[in-house]
Amino acid sequence: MAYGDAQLVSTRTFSFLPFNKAPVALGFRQSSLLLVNSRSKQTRILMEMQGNGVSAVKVPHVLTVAGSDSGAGAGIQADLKACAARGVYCSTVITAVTAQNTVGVQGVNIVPEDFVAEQMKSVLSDMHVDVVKTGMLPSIGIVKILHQHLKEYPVRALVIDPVMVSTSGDVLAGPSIIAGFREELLPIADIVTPNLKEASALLDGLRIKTISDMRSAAKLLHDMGPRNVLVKGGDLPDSLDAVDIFFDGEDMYELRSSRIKTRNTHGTGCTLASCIAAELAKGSSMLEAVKVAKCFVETALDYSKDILIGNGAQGPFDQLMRLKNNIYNSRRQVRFNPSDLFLYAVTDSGMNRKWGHSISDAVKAAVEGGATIVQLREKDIETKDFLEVAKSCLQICRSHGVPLLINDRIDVALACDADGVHIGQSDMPTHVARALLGPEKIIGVSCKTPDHAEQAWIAGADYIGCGGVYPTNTKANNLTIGLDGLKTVCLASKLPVVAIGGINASNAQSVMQIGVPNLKGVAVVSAMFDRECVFTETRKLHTLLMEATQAVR
Ligand SMILES: Nc1ncnc2c1ncn2[C@@H]1O[C@H](COP(=O)(O)OP(=O)(O)OP(=O)(O)O)[C@@H](O)[C@H]1O
Ligand SMILES: Cc1ncc(CO)c(N)n1
Ligand SMILES: [Mg+2]
Repeated sequence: MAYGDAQLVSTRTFSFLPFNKAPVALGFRQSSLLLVNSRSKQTRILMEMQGNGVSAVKVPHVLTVAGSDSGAGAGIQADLKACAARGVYCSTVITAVTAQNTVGVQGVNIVPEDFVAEQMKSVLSDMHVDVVKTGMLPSIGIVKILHQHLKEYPVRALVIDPVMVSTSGDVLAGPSIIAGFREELLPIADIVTPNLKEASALLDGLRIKTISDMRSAAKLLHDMGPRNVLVKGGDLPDSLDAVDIFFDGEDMYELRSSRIKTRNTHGTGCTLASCIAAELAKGSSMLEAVKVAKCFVETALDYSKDILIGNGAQGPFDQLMRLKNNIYNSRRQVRFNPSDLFLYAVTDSGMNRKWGHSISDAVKAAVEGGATIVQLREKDIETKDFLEVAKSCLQICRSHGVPLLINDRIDVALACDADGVHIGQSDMPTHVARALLGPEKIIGVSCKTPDHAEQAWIAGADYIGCGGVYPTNTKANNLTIGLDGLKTVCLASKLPVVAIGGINASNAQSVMQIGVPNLKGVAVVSAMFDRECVFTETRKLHTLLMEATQAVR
């Protein structure tokens, strides 16, 4: 059978093909009637989609057959998060519901076998599953049901994580399950991923204490039929590295990563197996999938090493690596509010250096003094340092509910999850910036003419910065457009406008008093940052703007 051929696989000829030899489209079912039905339904759906101008995208799909962990660190919950993190769809057959937390397992409720079967049928008869991954299989009956369904609905690969005992020491599947693994599942598995205790249980209590023991165990497990074996060494005593042994029947690999010092390792095994399944579903070879999965676990553990969830000995970790963003996300805006343009602070590292201010101290003073939005404009700073500065400014701004924009550097804005960017006419084109940043980020564009303003609006900007209104020394050879130029652009612009260029305490009021409704505020560089006390100057500007706008109203 050639790789990529769509074939009808009959129950008679059914066997688990080696992963790298399996046809891509094994989703066709064994009865020709079913084949025709599912083909014609698919064809109808495809035609409908095409009629709507949409082309179909096939997504890689892992089915996990596992138990629920109420604490959501391991089991089904870990599998869903791991697959989501790896960009793979994950459907779920729940075999047991556990009452579980960071202390241990308080209770287990096994799902009735016929209902496990019903879930399997629901998924496999309808959806194209690439890879099945198993976790907690609490009864021999459930193992048998799984085996039958895999016969009826072949998939490209089977990943068996032989979950028996949680790291907390709680039993998740009794000893009778060992026969199920040996007789039903290992012979058809593409990979089996026991931890030390599970490997020992599958091998009649073999002592596994060293890397050399792990190698012997991998060989013996391979003799039981799986194509590949990964003996996980998370629980290896006295090991500075996290060492796993991978054996494909020919070569033995010692996979090492640094051991992350953390209590948050609950669910590493489930995550690893799901990630292997996800990579296989995307088309990786087995060795590649295992390496990627191990590296993913290490990265996620490192990211999560200091998060605190629960009071027990073993906490969950963050497979999606997003939870700590909340530090920045607190009070972040969902959508752009034009009134935030009122007093717009634009940083300048030269000025901060001159006055001995760090960028973040200057930003803090500006925000506390009344700046309503901040733009980091750092032209002479290393990218790595810029990112660090942006992160600390973001924390300051978020704690005051003030948006933070990055000048020009879309990459930096994305890396620190800033609120948006401000771009000039010769920076990244606005529509490209929008595509990169998505619909929610704020994009401002510098404009001098009504035509620029029109283009910015078409390309998806949120506001325009218009100037230079007055001559300035922060931009060389900058054309000054004056209050008349500003008014012309404001009248033509469909977007809110912030005026910029040489604006200070002596002229800010006259700018605001040109009396055009979409002029929402002024942007200031020198009058805020080329000063000894940024807080006092910002406060002064804020008061002046308040007076001017009240006078206009
Ligand atoms: N502290 C750590 N630092 C880095 N990698 C780790 C750490 N602990 C475990 N791992 C890795 O995580 C993966 C899972 O291994 P482990 O032996 O913990 O599985 P497990 O006991 O089945 O997990 P679970 O906690 O879900 O029961 C392995 O690749 C292992 O090397
Ligand atoms: C439900 C469930 N599956 C697997 C494990 C193994 O980590 C666990 N603790 N809980
Ligand atoms: Mg473990």
